[in-house]
Amino acid sequence: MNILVTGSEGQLGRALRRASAASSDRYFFTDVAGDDTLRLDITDAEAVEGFIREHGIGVVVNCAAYTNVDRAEDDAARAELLNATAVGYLANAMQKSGGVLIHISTDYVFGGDPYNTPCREEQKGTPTGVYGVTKLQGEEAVRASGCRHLIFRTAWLYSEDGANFVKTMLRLTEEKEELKVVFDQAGTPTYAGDLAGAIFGIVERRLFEGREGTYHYSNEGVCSWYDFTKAIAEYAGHRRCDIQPCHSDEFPSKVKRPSYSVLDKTKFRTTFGLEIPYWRDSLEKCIANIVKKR
Ligand SMILES: NC(=O)C1=CN([C@@H]2O[C@H](COP(=O)(O)OP(=O)(O)OC[C@H]3O[C@@H](n4cnc5c(N)ncnc54)[C@H](OP(=O)(O)O)[C@@H]3O)[C@@H](O)[C@H]2O)C=CC1
Ligand SMILES: Cc1cn([C@H]2C[C@H](O)[C@@H](COP(=O)(O)OP(=O)(O)O[C@H]3O[C@@H](C)C(=O)[C@@H](O)[C@H]3O)O2)c(=O)[nH]c1=O
Repeated sequence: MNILVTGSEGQLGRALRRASAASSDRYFFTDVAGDDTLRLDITDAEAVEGFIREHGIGVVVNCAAYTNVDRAEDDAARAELLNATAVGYLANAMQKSGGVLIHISTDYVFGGDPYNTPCREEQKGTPTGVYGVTKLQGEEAVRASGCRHLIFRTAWLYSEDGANFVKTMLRLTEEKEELKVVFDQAGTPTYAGDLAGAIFGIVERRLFEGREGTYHYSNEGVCSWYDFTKAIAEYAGHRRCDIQPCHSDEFPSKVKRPSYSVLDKTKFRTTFGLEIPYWRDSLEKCIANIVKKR
């Protein structure tokens, strides 16, 4: 089968490259830039439809997105184009071809309501900012198209590649003597390698057949960004930095982030029967890889 990965230069796209290296399926890795990467701009509806038709694509994994949460507040049109309108282009093209669209969404579709139990798939979306709003619109475009699809909502993604919270905190806890990190926003960090492994397994074993719908996938466990930072410093051996918990209003930003966006993964576990690693175990593995590369 021919498989198209969009946004393949990003964290999840790169992790999928590694996970699928030995597959007997044919993968096409695309993005708007990058060496060893085919060019495909998902905001170009004709190009998207042409690529899917010409290459006989059976599955699309959409890893392309506008992921800068703060910048999206001042760049709403671009965020909407990439996270919603272009997702509709992919979905309509797959509806025409009869293939399957695997689309990635986020825990930030939640957060506007005060709750403290893990979010279920069917729970109403209550996004608090442009990024979350446009990601929710993207999900709706997929469902409205009538294409065969799986939507995976994930959270707090990090990896060895690109810019992410783990890389930022590795640098800050090394450079700074003191750091304040919010403790009133809880969620679950997710190693992109684990999510890529899960998606690859589902594609490789055709587990998507008869299992369309929306699923939550993050690593196991719950923490705040403060706890996450403490664990990052611990695994990196950065003992000098004094990491203190703070409230969100002490770390001002353009957008209010969810205070509780833990994802309930029961549906994923029971449907696919795949193991999900604990967040601390995956974090330790990722930091060891980053340190090895230096
Ligand atoms: N990062 C996170 O913490 C989380 C991410 N997610 C979701 O997971 C998915 C993957 O995220 P992640 O890997 O971190 O994202 P990244 O931002 O790392 O990667 C996205 C990729 O898409 C590319 N891209 C931008 N515009 C286009 C376009 N017009 N056509 C094709 N590709 C384009 C980007 O290029 P460039 O860099 O040049 O813009 C980048 O290479 C996204 O759907 C995201 O919303 C969900 C929860 C958490
Ligand atoms: C750097 C830093 C951040 N923070 C806070 C700010 C924020 O509330 C929290 C996380 O910071 P970030 O800006 O890295 O996280 P953010 O970009 O909001 O991360 C989100 O990205 C999108 C793409 C998603 O889909 C989400 O699941 C989530 O991963 O940590 C501190 O408290 N102290 C610090 O020194």
